[in-house]
Amino acid sequence: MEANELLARLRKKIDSIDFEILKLINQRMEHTLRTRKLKANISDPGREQEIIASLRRRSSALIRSEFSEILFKEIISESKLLQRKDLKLIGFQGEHGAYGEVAIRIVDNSLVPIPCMEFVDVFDEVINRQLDFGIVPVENSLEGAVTQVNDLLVETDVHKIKIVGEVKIPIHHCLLASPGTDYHEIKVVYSHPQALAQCRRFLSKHRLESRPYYDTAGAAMMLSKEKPRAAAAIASKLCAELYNLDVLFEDIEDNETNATRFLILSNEESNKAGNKCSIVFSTEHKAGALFNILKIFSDAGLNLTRIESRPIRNDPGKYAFLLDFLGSDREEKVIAALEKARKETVIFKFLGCYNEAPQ
Ligand SMILES: C=C(O[C@@H]1C=C(C(=O)O)C=C[C@H]1O)C(=O)O
Repeated sequence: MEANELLARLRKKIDSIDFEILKLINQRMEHTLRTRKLKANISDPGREQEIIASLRRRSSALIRSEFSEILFKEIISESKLLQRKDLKLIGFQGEHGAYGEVAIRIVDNSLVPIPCMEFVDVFDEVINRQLDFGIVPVENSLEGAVTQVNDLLVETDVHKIKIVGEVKIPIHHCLLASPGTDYHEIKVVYSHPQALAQCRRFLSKHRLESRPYYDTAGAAMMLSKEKPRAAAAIASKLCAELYNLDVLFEDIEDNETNATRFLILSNEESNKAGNKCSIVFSTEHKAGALFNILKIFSDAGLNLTRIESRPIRNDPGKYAFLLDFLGSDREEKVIAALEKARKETVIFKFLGCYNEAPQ
């Protein structure tokens, strides 16, 4: 191989390592930002000294201890600078580029998206105040309720977490591949089973084999790291940008009306007036119990936008109802209806009042 060709190869490797280093620094910053609300002072000189001393001890032939010290002093100084900025953190489930993050960008670009492993981690980290907000999908236009999230809403402690907003976003999937991949070479496509199901027609038309993966963005991340041959991923366009992948096809979903509604969670009640309320309740196990509750809302002239029932997980045979209606918790008729419903139900939780997402 020619020296020029070898040089180009090595430089490609170097570029990809630089990309990984930046991603790791970004992950470190996300964790340092999470510490902000858990301590009185931003700066902790003792902890900084420990970090530097431990990294100095890990020096190797090519990494001098002086270099480690300078490098990490810079990183720590930047992390404290970010902590002083009072940025608002919002958790979403999945890896960077997941549709939760796409939704965050639509809500408010100044929010810092923080990836969480599971939906329950989004709830927990909002409750323990590492995060200011959380965003979770509550229903999809094709697949219906996101059951895990609805169960967490049923079980959640409403004194610690509230719904403060919602956003509805169209879900447009892309076929992504490593840069330079010829689409004729592709044989297998990795993605979350939901995304694969939503693109079934596209996959069969192009004779592509589905490979279920834990997450759409996770599949894109895997492609960029492991570069498997003849493979592609179905994920958001944002993933192409974040993981340096080519967009081979856009809008490959079988149904273009595919949309997901996300709820925004906070550990503080919203101080803004809303026009929509969410509650959770359960009734006694007797004839007409649910009808009587619905009648309260009907008599008050309150328009229901959703009712969903979920089995109560620690009380088999009993059901909880998640109910959304249009109205503000500052209106007399809403306050009266909620009071009446509270008295006639077994479990009753007010999840929050917020502005309805544009339809
Ligand atoms: C992240 C923290 O805040 C500051 C930044 C540190 C870092 O970037 O590692 C370490 C200690 C603190 O001065 C922390 O308290 O752990």
